[in-house]
Amino acid sequence: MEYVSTRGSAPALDFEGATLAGLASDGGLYVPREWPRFTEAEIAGLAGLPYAELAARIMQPFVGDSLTPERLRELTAKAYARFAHKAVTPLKQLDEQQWLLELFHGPTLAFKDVALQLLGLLFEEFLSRGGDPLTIVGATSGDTGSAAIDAVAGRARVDIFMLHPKGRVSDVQRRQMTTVLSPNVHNIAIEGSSFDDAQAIVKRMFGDTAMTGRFAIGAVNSINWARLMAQVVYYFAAALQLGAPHRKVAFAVPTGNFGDVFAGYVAAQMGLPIERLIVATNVNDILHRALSTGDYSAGTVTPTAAPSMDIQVSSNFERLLFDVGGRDGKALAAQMTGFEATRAMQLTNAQREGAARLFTSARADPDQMAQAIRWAFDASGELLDPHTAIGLHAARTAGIDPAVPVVTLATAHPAKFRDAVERATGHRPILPARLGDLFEREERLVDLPGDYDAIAAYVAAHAVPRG
Ligand SMILES: Cc1ncc(COP(=O)(O)O)c(C=O)c1O
Ligand SMILES: N[C@@H](CCOP(=O)(O)O)C(=O)O
Repeated sequence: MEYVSTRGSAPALDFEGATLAGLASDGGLYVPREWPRFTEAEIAGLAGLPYAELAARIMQPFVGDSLTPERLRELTAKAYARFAHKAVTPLKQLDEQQWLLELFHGPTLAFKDVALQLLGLLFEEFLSRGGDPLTIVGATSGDTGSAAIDAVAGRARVDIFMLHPKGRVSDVQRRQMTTVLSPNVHNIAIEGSSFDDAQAIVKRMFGDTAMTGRFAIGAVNSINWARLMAQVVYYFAAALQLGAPHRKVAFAVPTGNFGDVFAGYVAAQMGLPIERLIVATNVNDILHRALSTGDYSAGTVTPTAAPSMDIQVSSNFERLLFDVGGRDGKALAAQMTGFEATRAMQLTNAQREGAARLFTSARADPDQMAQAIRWAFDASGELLDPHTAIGLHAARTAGIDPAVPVVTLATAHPAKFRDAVERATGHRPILPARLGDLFEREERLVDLPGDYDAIAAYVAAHAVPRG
């Protein structure tokens, strides 16, 4: 399988190359040159497989020659052995139509573990073949950081520098990152910033030849194709349980950087019969505005009780615009450069119409989010985290045919956001036993100003150079 950049001028790479590169050298994102497609009979044949086996089967066409099928199976078995539920991503019914896909049974209690546990192993595998030590630079609004740190802490030939907006992640999220004391883990709190600022710094570093010349910069954010590839699997897992390929399923996805829901789009391109993908945002609603009116313009970020979705510049939207807009890298590069200069752009007709074929969108304000938490608790006794609740609000208001099951992706454990959940329901979710002493653990982090040069200098002073 070959990977091409959404901006058309970076060299095409194989899976190993795209995984280690993260962002393409022209500033674009890597996507497969074409979508692998399963027949209806092949999809039917996947029903009932254990999750790790299903994952290997779905991902093999994307991995190509970079791993043998046997090796990929070993890696998926190892990645998903650390999940606290045997089904890895269990499905729960809320009422006749509404379902929850619980993606938070991994080590750090968020859906990010599903991809990052595998990505940590892929880095280890590819780095063991030689090449330069990897300097991962990542941005987080709370969940990617802890999942990525858990996945690479203590591994050889890799350092991780994780940037988070100071004071804008929950206390559980911060401690999950800062209490990991391995020498290869470097937590940076950026003063006076949002996730968008942190993400912009990360992307700039990939284009800074002074840095890329000295260090092999790598990505753990969903700009890295391997993240999305691993997330495609749970769309298949859920739909197969609900009757696919003989029955269509809709998915509601709490959305920030558009990675999780783009994985659903990929599943649909591979042949999974998906009725609709419902993009759910909080009041930071650039994606809802873009999909409903074509206006992709970034305002300032409003902090909310769903901090991991407090995002205005949504990296993976570029992958969708590329695919539905006719895969014209040069034209998209011009469109994205314009957006980077002005923070505003209009979708073309082709992009709007292409997206509308599969996507619907909705926005939840804080009251609607709290109501959804209460509804789920009253309907089924489930405590939802605020992100999942935003997805559920969208699922219940999207007007999906009552005969079609709607699956909301439950992206985080409620205990990560226990204050918000307690405010909505009066019940305080409890941290699972393995994290019970989180508040007694020592923290280590540095505070830096939201200034590219200061952060690049810090990375340069602590990373292992090429060679
Ligand atoms: C709990 C939670 N829900 C939803 C999202 C949004 O996912 P994405 O950025 O892939 O759209 C995130 C962060 O990415 C998250 O941490
Ligand atoms: N919600 C994320 C931010 C988006 O990051 P990505 O790694 O999915 O691109 C977070 O919690 O860090």
